[in-house]
Amino acid sequence: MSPSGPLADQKDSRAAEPHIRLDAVTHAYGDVTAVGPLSLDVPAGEFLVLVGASGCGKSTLLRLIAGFERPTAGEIRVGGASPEPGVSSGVVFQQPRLFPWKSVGGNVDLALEYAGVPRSARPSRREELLERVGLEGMSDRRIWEISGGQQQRVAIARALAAETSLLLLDEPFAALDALTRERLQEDLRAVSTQSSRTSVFVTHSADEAVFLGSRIVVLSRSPGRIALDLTVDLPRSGVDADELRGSPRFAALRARVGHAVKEAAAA
Ligand SMILES: Nc1ncnc2c1ncn2[C@@H]1O[C@H](COP(=O)(O)OP(=O)(O)OP(=O)(O)O)[C@@H](O)[C@H]1O
Repeated sequence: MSPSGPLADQKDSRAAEPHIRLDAVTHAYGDVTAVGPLSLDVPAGEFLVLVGASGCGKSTLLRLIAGFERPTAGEIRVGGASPEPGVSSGVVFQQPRLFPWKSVGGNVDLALEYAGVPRSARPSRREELLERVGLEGMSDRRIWEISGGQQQRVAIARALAAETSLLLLDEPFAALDALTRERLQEDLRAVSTQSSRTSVFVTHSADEAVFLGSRIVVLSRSPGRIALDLTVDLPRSGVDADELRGSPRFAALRARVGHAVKEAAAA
């Protein structure tokens, strides 16, 4: 028998709630308003990319969604509740922020331990995660023995280890060379397509936004507000990455986003 009355209404409203809901959110640092007012719903499973010029409030918005900061005004809900750092999302920063005295595997193990994965289940889960980010067989390597790109892969594996349904990434590939960056973009796109996770990714790059996003939000100059909200209608699986990047549709979207970023920065 299916529930009826108030219980059914409650269930329906929960099912209808997006994974992330920003309701008239503003954030100020003292006298400086960095973001808002801004309202945005992000449905579960979406790969949202936030793009905008330097200082428009992208990182602030991500920190608000992570729960590192509380909005000055308005409300943020993640999974129907106030965001809790380390609980409602996994976060990847521009710098990998690994524990240098631990091995690659040790870094992932720590995240698994923190996520409450039993000790006996950790080795197989660790190997699975390292394989997913292209680091199979590297568990025993020390952090200083691997490249910057590989360190960022470890950071992504750690964030995935948390098993949260939301992944937040703040310019994670910005410090990497172009080739490594493209490879990591391709791997992240594949990982996100295979899972049902919701992702929010911050970048300056229109190219990166179009390649990764299923939706792109361009922010205006500080205080950041929505200047463009675009659904990306490119295939997310069964397509060669180079072919995708070389397609006329990709070029058109990149030009549109690039133009919107420039306009928003000048407005
Ligand atoms: N801790 C802070 N204290 C005071 N002002 C801050 C703080 N963090 C950010 N700001 C200001 O808030 C505004 C938005 O900054 P934020 O870092 O969110 O932008 P961003 O778009 O991520 O920039 P970038 O692309 O350069 O990283 C800027 O004017 C910045 O100077």
